[in-house]
Amino acid sequence: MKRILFTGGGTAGHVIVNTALIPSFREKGYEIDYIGSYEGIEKELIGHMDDVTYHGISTGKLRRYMSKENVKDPFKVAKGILQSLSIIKKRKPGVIFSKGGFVSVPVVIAAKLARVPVVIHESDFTPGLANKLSFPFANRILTTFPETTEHVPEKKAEYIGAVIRDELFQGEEEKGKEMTGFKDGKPVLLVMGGSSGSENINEAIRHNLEALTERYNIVHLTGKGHKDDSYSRKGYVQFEYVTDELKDLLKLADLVVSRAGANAIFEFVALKKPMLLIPLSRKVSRGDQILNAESFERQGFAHSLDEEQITDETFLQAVNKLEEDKEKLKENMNRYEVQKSKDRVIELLQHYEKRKG
Ligand SMILES: CC(=O)N[C@H]1[C@@H](OP(=O)(O)OP(=O)(O)OC[C@H]2O[C@@H](n3ccc(=O)[nH]c3=O)[C@H](O)[C@@H]2O)O[C@H](CO)[C@@H](O)[C@@H]1O
Repeated sequence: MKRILFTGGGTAGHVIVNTALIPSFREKGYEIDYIGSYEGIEKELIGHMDDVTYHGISTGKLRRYMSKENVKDPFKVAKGILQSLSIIKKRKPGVIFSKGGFVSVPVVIAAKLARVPVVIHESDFTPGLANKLSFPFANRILTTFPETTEHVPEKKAEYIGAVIRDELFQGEEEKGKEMTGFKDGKPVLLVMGGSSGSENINEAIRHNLEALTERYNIVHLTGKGHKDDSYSRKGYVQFEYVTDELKDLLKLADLVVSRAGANAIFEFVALKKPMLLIPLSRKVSRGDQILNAESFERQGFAHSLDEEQITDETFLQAVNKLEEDKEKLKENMNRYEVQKSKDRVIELLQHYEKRKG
């Protein structure tokens, strides 16, 4: 029996690529294991899959700031390594695929100790901390952006592009209409603040709801715990987080306002959705979304708006400018080819699996 183990978590960005690959390995008859945290979003997105054995492990958090918790973390990570080692020895995967996030670090270290080959995929422009810590233990490191290979050990690096779920291309507009009740033909604006929602984007939308709903119908993905029914009105529909329904909502959408998380923006470009990107600022992140947004703007796929520049006026102007320029942006996006990235990952995983032992 062929066996593969996936890991990755913390935010959906570190899980979604795994959900894009799992169906292919399922079809090929693999036994599939997943190592994630006890309670993270990965448990929610993967834990219910009947044919994937989910294993929760203890995880630390890679904080960049001082906290009392930092002292406990090495012990949690050490426990996570021992737990992962025991799972790997018991389940005997032929190869491991890691999508990053702090939960993946102990898994990748345990894989090295157990001599199981590891392939990592990095979605962002510059590698995240968890992946950077994992690089020495990996056999191959795949990147979404060509420029990222410069930040990765040369012999292990390969640019393959974004891995996108096939199902996203199968959306039905009618189902989107049924879910939202939007039937008056106004352009539909889909708002996504990353997988966890964005308070600043939520605020910008809600503060300008009256002006926006005059021109647009709005589907707002608010993030868990951020739906607020007091804003309910005609032309404004909120969901906290959608899974299978996302494809239909995207099919319905004419325009997108979004954070600039790496997975989301490549989905939008693959589906040719004109987008206004509001990247997460350097104050609360390493600034990677700013690089993502700049890269997309340079290629003519997106407009972007600096979070610190948001006022009611600049926000409304930016949304209306997006609507004005939508045909041009779509034309530019036609140049983008959805690469055969998924096939390449599968090919590589099978290659490393064969080299085992
Ligand atoms: C705050 C934070 O740390 N953000 C990072 C995180 O973003 P985040 O976890 O938000 O990840 P992305 O924006 O890359 O992807 C979000 C994914 O969630 C999906 N989705 C979203 C909402 C919803 O209701 N349903 C749904 O399925 C999107 O389709 C997409 O596939 O990981 C990304 C990839 O490493 C990074 O680029 C981001 O900087």
